[in-house]
Order: sequence, then C-alpha cells, then structure tokens
Amino acid sequence: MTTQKNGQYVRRPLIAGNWKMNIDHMEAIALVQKLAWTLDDAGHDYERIQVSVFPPFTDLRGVQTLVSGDKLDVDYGAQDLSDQDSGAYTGDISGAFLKKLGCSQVLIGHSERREVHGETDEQLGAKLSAALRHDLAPVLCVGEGLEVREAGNHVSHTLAQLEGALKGLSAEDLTELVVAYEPVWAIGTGKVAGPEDAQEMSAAVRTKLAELYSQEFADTVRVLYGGSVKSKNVAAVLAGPDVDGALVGGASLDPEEFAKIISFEKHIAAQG
Ligand SMILES: O=C(CO)COP(=O)(O)O
Repeated sequence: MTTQKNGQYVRRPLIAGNWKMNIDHMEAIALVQKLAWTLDDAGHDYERIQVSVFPPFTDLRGVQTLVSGDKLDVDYGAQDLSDQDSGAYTGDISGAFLKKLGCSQVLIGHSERREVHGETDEQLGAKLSAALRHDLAPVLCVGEGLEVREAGNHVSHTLAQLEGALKGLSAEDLTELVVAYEPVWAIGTGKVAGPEDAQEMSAAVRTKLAELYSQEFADTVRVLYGGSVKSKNVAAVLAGPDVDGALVGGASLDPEEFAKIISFEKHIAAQG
C-alpha cells in the first residue's frame, strides 16, 4: 500500500518473516501470539509499518484461527503457490485455497524454490498470474548468487529475473506487487549486504520498473531487502531511500528478535 503526501509517494514499510520449512502448526500459533504481544507492548503501529509472516502451508489454518479470533493486525501468506487453480496436480496448492485461509500475500520465486525446484522465470510468471487471479499480493524474490556478484553482473542478472517473471503482466495487474531483493550469498550466511548494495539494487529495480511500466508505477512498488537481516543490522540495511522493508528468515523465528527488527525506526533514531 502506497499513499501520496505533498505529491510524493509514501511507501508503507513492510517487515516480513519467511519461516521456510521450520515450525509446526502448534509452534506457529505460539510464535504469532508472542510476536503480537511483544509488538503490542512496544506500541507498534501496524498502519505505519506492515508486518507479515509466511509460515509453511500446514500452519496457515492455525495462524488464521488465531489472527481472526484475536483480531490481530499481523498479515500472513504462503511461501509458494501453484500456477494452476485446481485439478490433477498432486502436492500443489491453489491460490484459491490460500485466499480462503485469509492469506493476503504469497512469496514467489524464492531462491530456494529456484535452486531446489528449478523454477524458471517463465514458471514464476505463471505463478504471478495465479496470485493475481486470487487477489494475493505477490512478493517476487530476485537476487544473484556469489559467482554472479563476484563477476560484477549482479544488477543485470537480478533485473533479468525481474523482467522475465513480469513478462506479459500490466501495471494494472501488478498494483500490489512487492519485490524482494535477496542476494543468495547473504541468505542464512550471516553475511549481510552493505547498505550501499541494498540501495543500489533497490534503485535499479525501481528504474527497471519505470522503464517497463511508468515512473508513477515504479514509485508505488515496495522493494524489500532479504539476507541475514538482524536487529543489529536492520537500521543500516533499511537506510537507503529505495529500500522499503525486509524479508527476514532465521531471525523471524524468534519473536523478540523479530519484534526488534520490526521496530527498526527506533534503531535508526538511536544511530542519530
Ligand atoms: O531467505 C531469506 C528470507 O526469505 C533470508 O534468510 P535469512 O534471514 O535467514 O538469511
């Protein structure tokens, strides 16, 4: 969600937790509950900074029951979806089912899906279309591996992933698009991209979106950074004007640490 203030776009920061294949449905309920309590105690304003979690599929019903029963402001979504809506696709999950479970977002093209399941930009484009058919905001993940970074081709590589997945989709289709830049070498390694790296790529993503669609569209799309985000580095990583939030893996499994990351503005203020 993006609003306009004095002719400028104000992008609502999003801090999202990707739980990957961690935490069963009982643990998920406890984690969301603890997170919500911690954020309430800290006086978190969800309208200003959106909070989402991406649990495994089997946890979604439990999370839905808790969020709707306790009227929590935490949003949630799935880590993947099928490009099909129903039928003989054993093991796949339809966007229609996710929507029924109250999901508002869905991750698409996480580097682990690209690597482990060989998902291609073309398939990801089909998944984006499926998300849009079911009114799920797609969080499209892009980012380069270490070799590409070392060769200095990270910007062109990442923008090609972006363009490949968005092929054939219009700005009107993509009003809820979120892009997450996650350099593969920073995921789960403790090596976080420098603030300049996060800003460089976020700005490049925005320029590409302006080229493909319009500046106005590009100004409304939120670009997240992901890869070893922790409370101690979040203020630096989110300092760039084009970085609109974070996609957090490991650190989102600890409710206190995740709540501290969500309160990143306090860390920025403390830095002066
Ligand atoms: O892959 C990630 C989020 O999608 C990042 O994971 P880590 O924060 O554990 O590095």
